[in-house]
Amino acid sequence: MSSLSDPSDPADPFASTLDVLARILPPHLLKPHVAIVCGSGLSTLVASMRDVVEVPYSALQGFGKSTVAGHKSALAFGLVGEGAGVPVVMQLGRFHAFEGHPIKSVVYPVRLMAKLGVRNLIIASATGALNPNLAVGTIVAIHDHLAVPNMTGWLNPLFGPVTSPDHPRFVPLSDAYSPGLRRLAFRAAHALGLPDDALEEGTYAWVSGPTYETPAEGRFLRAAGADVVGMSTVPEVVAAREEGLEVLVLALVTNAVVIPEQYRSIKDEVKAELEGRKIEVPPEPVVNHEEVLTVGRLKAQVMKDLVARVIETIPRD
Ligand SMILES: O=P(O)(O)O[C@H]1O[C@H](CO)[C@@H](O)[C@H]1O
Ligand SMILES: Nc1nc2[nH]cnc2c(=O)[nH]1
Repeated sequence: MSSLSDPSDPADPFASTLDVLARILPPHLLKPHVAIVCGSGLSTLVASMRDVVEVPYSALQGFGKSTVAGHKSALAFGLVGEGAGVPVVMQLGRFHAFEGHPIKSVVYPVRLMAKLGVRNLIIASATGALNPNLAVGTIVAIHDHLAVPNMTGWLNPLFGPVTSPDHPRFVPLSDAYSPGLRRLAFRAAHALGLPDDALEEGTYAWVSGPTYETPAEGRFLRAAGADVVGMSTVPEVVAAREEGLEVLVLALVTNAVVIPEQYRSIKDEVKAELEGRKIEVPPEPVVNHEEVLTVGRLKAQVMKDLVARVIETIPRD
């Protein structure tokens, strides 16, 4: 089987997928109230649920395979919290456009969650910090985004014909990040006794990846007002807003994007060498995905606690 998802096959993949889920899931898990998309290294969030039923993507039409390390190819359904609990669905592995998934497939799980009746979406993502005040390990409640590929007009998941009368042609994004859910996140951080700088606010820059930023790109994104950068999240947010969902993005800072004040000058180094002097140049750190996953593992508990607390406090009508 190809690892690429193709929601255009068959004609209505939603109907087929909903049918499969209705056959597999017990009734109390079939109508989740909240959905979570788990980013790189963050599928451990599944441990915040009980009564868990995992459904592999291979059983679901329209789902491909998550090919990035730290992502699992399964949906998990379960309950969060005491008593009857809140029914939740988690996407344990997300799809990124850089894996070769068409952008419509990247957002297909979010649309499916909306069809299941979900009204609130929490997205947990791994990001690099552009803002020097954001230390590794900080969680950032995203309040805005900057879709860099969109500036050249590609990769918007809403390109194409309007496919549902419920979908507006033009989707506003000035209110994409729910103030109500962000408020719950900050209240949850307080209730959990987290230090003040454990949860901050900021703007997410979406780049296509899979390359990490060059110093010039990092400087450009920072100058444009972004605090963190990642290769996901924004397509899912855009589709979720089209579906009318309330969205909370918790971006974990897994590394700092290296933006040197000054470039190392090889010209000066050679000159110095020729003059018998030596210029000491400390090595610049280089980000790698292993480091991203490690920080995800280290912060698993606090992410779990925060997400669970938010879920428990979302009002239910
Ligand atoms: O956005 P998530 O999936 O959390 O992962 C982030 O981490 C990976 C790079 O290390 C990229 O996929 C980037 O988007
Ligand atoms: N683009 C991008 N994505 C990330 N995901 C985790 N860290 C990074 C980063 O530094 N850059």
